[in-house]
Amino acid sequence: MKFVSTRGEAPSLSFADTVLTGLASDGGLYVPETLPKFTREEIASMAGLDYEQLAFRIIQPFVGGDLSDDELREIIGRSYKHFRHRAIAPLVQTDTNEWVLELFHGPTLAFKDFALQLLGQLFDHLLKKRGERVVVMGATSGDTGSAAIEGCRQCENIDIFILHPHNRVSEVQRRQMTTVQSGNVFNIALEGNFDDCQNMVKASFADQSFLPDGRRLVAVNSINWARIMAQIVYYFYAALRLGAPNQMVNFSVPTGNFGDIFAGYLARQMGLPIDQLIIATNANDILHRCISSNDHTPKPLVHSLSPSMDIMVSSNFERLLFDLYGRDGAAVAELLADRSVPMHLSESVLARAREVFSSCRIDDSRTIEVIREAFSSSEYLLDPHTAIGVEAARQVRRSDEQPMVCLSTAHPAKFPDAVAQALPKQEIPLPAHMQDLWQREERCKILPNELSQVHDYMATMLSAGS
Ligand SMILES: Cc1ncc(COP(=O)(O)O)c(C=O)c1O
Ligand SMILES: N[C@@H](CCOP(=O)(O)O)C(=O)O
Repeated sequence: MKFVSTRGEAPSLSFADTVLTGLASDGGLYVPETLPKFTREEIASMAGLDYEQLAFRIIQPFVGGDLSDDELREIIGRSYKHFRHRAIAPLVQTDTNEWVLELFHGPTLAFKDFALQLLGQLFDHLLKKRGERVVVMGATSGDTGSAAIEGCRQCENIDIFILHPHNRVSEVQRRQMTTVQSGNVFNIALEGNFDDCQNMVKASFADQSFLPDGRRLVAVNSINWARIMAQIVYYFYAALRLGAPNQMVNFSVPTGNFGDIFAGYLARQMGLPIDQLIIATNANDILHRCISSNDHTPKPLVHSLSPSMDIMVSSNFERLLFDLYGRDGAAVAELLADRSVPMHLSESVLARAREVFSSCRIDDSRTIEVIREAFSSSEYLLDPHTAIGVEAARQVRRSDEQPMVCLSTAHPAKFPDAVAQALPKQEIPLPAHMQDLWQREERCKILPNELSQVHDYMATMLSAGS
């Protein structure tokens, strides 16, 4: 299996090299040259597999010869060992033909654990084999950061730097990152928003000369292909439990960087019968505007009650565009050449996107009402991101007969202040392994939104440690 850039110019890479990189050298994102496809019979034969067995079946075709089957099985086994639910991704029915897929039973309580615990294991394995030490650099609006730190903190061959927007993540999210005391973990609170953090990470990949000792950067954000690959698995897992391949299944996905829902799109391209994928956004609604009215005008970021989705530049939309423009890298490069000019999709591309994707914007006040309503009707506690997905599904689902799965992307305990606005009297205890979170000591560097200052800090920390 080879991986190619969405901008068509960078050299193609093997699976291992794709995992151990970030942006392609032409500024694009890596995608498989050809997508593996499963027949109806092959999908039917996956029914009854447990999560790890299914993950092996879905991931193995991407890996090529870079890992043996035994190595891949071990890596998958280690990745999901610390999930707190035996099903790994349990489905909970919340209404007639409506389910919530709980993706928050991993160590850091968000769906990011599904890909980042696996990515940490892949890094560890591949870097030990190569005898190489790398620098992991990532941007987070709150959840990627802690999952990446958890996945990498024990990797001997990694130093990890995570940038989060200062005062723009929940206190639980911040403490999950800043209280990890491992010597290879560095947290930077950037005086900016998530897009500033993500821009800084992308600029750092483009010019890595600031790194000492010939070190190089590797990505943990969903620009890393392995992130998307791992997330395809739970679409298959949920759909199989609801009757696929004999039953069409639909998904509503709280969306920010477009990685999670793009994994659903790929599951569909690989043969899973999905009719509708709903892009559920908060007030940072650029993707909703794009799908509903071809309006891709960037607007200033709003600080919402679902902070992990406070994103205006959605990295993975580029991977969708590459597909919709017939895998024409030059067309994608032209479309994205000047991000300050609003992008305008051709009518035929938009029509093809709308065959699969619907979209919906839910604001903070409705998010609060949805959390309150769900709790009073069934005592089910939604986090604010999941509430957006549930409400979007109710507003724009095309079929009441087909099952609708709403991805529950985070545990409500990560956002106690937002949940308290809906349910002031409700206690939301942290899981046992996080009970002492408020007593742990924090370590974090606050830096201005200036690339050179971030680079100086990283170079100093790396030189001190080598
Ligand atoms: C809790 C939560 N929900 C939803 C999202 C959106 O996912 P994506 O960025 O893959 O669109 C994120 C972060 O990205 C998140 O942390
Ligand atoms: N919501 C994310 C933002 C980063 O997205 P990623 O999927 O590209 O890592 C977060 O919680 O950090």
